[in-house]
Amino acid sequence: MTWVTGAQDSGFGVQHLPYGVFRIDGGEPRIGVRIGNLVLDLAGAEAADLVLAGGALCQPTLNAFLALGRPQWTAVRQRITELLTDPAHRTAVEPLLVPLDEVRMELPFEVADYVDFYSSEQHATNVGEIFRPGQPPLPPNWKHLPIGYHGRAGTVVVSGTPVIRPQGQRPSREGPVFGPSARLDVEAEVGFVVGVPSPLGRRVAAADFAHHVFGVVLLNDWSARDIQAWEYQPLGPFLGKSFATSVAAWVTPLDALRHAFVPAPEQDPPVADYLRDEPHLGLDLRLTVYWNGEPVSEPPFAGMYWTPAQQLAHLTVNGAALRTGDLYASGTVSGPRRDQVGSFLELTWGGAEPVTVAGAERTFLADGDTVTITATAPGPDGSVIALSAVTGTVLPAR
Ligand SMILES: O=C(O)/C=C/C(=O)CC(=O)CC(=O)O
Ligand SMILES: [Ca+2]
Ligand SMILES: [Mg+2]
Repeated sequence: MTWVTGAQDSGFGVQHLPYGVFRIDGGEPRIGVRIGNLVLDLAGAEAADLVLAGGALCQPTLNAFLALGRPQWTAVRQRITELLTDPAHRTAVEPLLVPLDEVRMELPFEVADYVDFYSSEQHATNVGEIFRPGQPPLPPNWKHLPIGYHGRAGTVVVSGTPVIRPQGQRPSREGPVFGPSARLDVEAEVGFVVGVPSPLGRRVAAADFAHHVFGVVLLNDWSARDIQAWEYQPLGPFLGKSFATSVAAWVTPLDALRHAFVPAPEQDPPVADYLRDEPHLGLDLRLTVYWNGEPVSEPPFAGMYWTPAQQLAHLTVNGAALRTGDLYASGTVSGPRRDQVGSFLELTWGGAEPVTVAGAERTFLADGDTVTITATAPGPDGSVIALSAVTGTVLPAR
């Protein structure tokens, strides 16, 4: 139990303790940990020797801390827990707590490489039916490997950053036309943040997932469906997705999600040896997608066909190195029901079946629309962890 008033049942109690980077009044970026609606200034705490991380907490991003590895991640987390639960530390720690509404959040880590997977069977099936009618919805490789593509690390932005409607080529009956995307969409996903790197030429086993991966962020892979549909064959997503990818400001450590691991769906046909993970576990994260404040969908992450450990093993099976700050996303999270899909492409079935949002009939995103993705996860002793939300508002094309 923390001595911080109001924190315990907020989803941001001591069971959670996500890390982020904040600024006060345009000052230097500082690493902090969230407790309730407060930020514990970890740069201040390390400077005061209240927590020891070899200076890694006095950096402008989380990268140096991410590189330390699991024993240090766990030690720092234990120390922060002690500081926030033992009343003996209250006098020293209280001056380092800053109200959330007095800070501006920054991108928490410098993104090295960014990969996006395609691991929800329901999503892949839906998109296959919408984009490629008359063909088998799942490609023949889908159940043999977690399909993915390399995205654009430099356009990953922190939650709250406005998203400018992209321009590009889109198809029409008279041939391609250039202009603002008319089918701007979202993809509700979960991102995995790599801390410990791996050398070039050596693959990472699925069993080493928790050695390399520090934690998770909610992620929105904004997608211009018209640009995507015209450009993607045969090399995959390119400009239809590279204009912006939003991530939550607070990274939830895997250590906070120990109670959220659940058996993942059984895989048939059996997977290649390097993709076998035992135990085969997914995460029981329950997402909610809000469109202009209205909940429109509740995607269940536990149903993802490929697990994050399998994705990591696949990502490196060719000897590709991992770098601190690598980010890989799950792929759009969609469940079997229409009110469980992670994109508006699916929610409105390619725009053919509009939905009513705040009294208006809608298909894709209009300028001024805001989309927010939240999630909860089971914590210890019946507690609930609230993953930090990822939100963004669409601005008109420039
Ligand atoms: O089926 C397709 O052609 C493309 C699907 C996607 O939009 C790719 C993607 O971002 C993967 C995902 O989020 O699941
Ligand atoms: Ca995606
Ligand atoms: Mg994107």
